[in-house]
Order: sequence, then structure tokens, then C-alpha cells
Amino acid sequence: MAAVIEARGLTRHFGGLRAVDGVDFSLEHGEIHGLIGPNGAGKTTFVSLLSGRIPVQSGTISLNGEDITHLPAHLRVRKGVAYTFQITSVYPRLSVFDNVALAAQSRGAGDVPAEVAQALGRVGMTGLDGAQAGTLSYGHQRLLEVAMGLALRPVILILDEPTQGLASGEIDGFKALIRSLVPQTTILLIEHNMDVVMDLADRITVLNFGQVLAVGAPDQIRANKAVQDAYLGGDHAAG
Ligand SMILES: Nc1ncnc2c1ncn2[C@@H]1O[C@H](COP(=O)(O)OP(=O)(O)OP(=O)(O)O)[C@@H](O)[C@H]1O
Repeated sequence: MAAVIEARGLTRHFGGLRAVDGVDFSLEHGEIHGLIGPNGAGKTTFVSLLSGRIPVQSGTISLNGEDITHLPAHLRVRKGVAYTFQITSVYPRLSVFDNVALAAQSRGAGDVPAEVAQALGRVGMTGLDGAQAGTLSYGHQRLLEVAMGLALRPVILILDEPTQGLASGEIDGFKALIRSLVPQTTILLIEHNMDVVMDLADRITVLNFGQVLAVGAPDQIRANKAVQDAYLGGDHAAG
């Protein structure tokens, strides 16, 4: 399989804190790739480096073979790297339609209403266009966030803790949604819910203290002693 994103020696320290410390990583075309690790392991910092939200200190990132290490975030979005934030980033006072329309417009979509309808359809929110975003249930707000990500027509969709705060009944629908997005869209999923990540991911990267502890299929990760000791074995609160 071909790598869509390839990071080599990616590094970001905050003072003496090695948040991301020499990470090699590859995201393969059409896969669902889980990113896990204890709280503070560097997951959010790592995807912020990939998306250009924070600058890289050293190392390189390439997208389909092109060096994007120093490309500004908005230009990475144009090239198809979309990152939905950990905190719901919808505009609560705007309608569902307008929220998705803003995302579609930002990438210069031609037929905005059609794009909005398509994105809302994919997340199962057809008919909710006129609702004020802030009045939606939490689960629907998370789906709206994904619809906004999809309206960017991403090559890669980075989801940061998408199931956080969802009711257990909503999680199955969310998993089905993520599965429906591949292989057209490649998914990088930061997820604390082990059932979700083990069930969804083709491969998982485990970060610990800013470094890669293991990469492999879910079964390999589950069986990995170092991963069990650092993360899976203990009593880790969702963060
Ligand atoms: N802007 C910043 N300034 C200083 N330290 C930071 C900054 N951003 C993150 N850190 C620190 O870097 C480390 C990695 O944080 P990060 O949020 O990337 O971890 P994480 O694996 O996403 O954690 P969680 O699972 O709790 O979301 C933490 O110790 C955090 O406190």
C-alpha cells in the first residue's frame, strides 16, 4: 500500500518537555489508523504537526510524496488534510446548513448547497439543515463536525476523540459512519475508547512520552507487552 502521509523524525518540544520526539509514521491509502497512548503521550501535538496547526521543530512530513513540512495549515487543508478538533468546533449560533456551507466555501466548492446536502447525507443528518447548531444534541454536534470535515473533501480526515461524550447507543452509528468513509477518505483516529479503536482500526500506532512504542494490527497491539505495561494493562481514565 502507498503512504499518503509519511513523517520522519518529527519533533516538537515545549521547553524541556518532549511532547513529540523523533516520530516516524506512515498513513496508508484508505486505511483507518488508530493513534493511542496515555494522557499526555503527545497524540494531539502529533496531529497538530501533521495538520500544520503548530510548527515542526525538526523532521519532515510528506503528503503523497510532496514535502509539506513547512506548508501553512490552510494550504494543507486545500491539499486534503482535514483535522476536526478535540473540542467541538461548530458555530453554535449558525444553522447546520451554514456551518457546513462555511467549510465547503473555504475550499472553494462550486455548488455549495449540493455539497452541504451530500455531507449531511453521509452523516445521516438530512433534514436538520435549518436547526441552530447549538441546539443539537451533543452526538449530533459531533456528527456535524464530521460533516464539516467531509465538506472539505479531504484525502485524510483526522478525528480527535470523536466518540468522547457520545452515548453508548450513538457509538455504533459512529463506527458505521467511519467505516463508510474509507477507502475514499483515509482516517487517522485519536481514540481513548479501546473497543472503538480495536474494532475500527486496520493499524494502530501507540505513542508514549512522545515516542512510538508500537505499530501494528489491533491484535498485535493488544498482545504487545510494552503496550500493555504502558497503556492497556493499567487503569487509564479516558482523557
Ligand atoms: N502549547 C503547549 N505548551 C506547553 N506544553 C504543551 C503544549 N501542548 C501540549 N503540551 C504538553 O505536551 C504533552 C503532550 O500533550 P498532548 O496534548 O499532545 O498529549 P495527548 O496524548 O494528546 O494527551 P490527551 O490524551 O490527554 O489528550 C503534555 O505533557 C502537554 O501538557
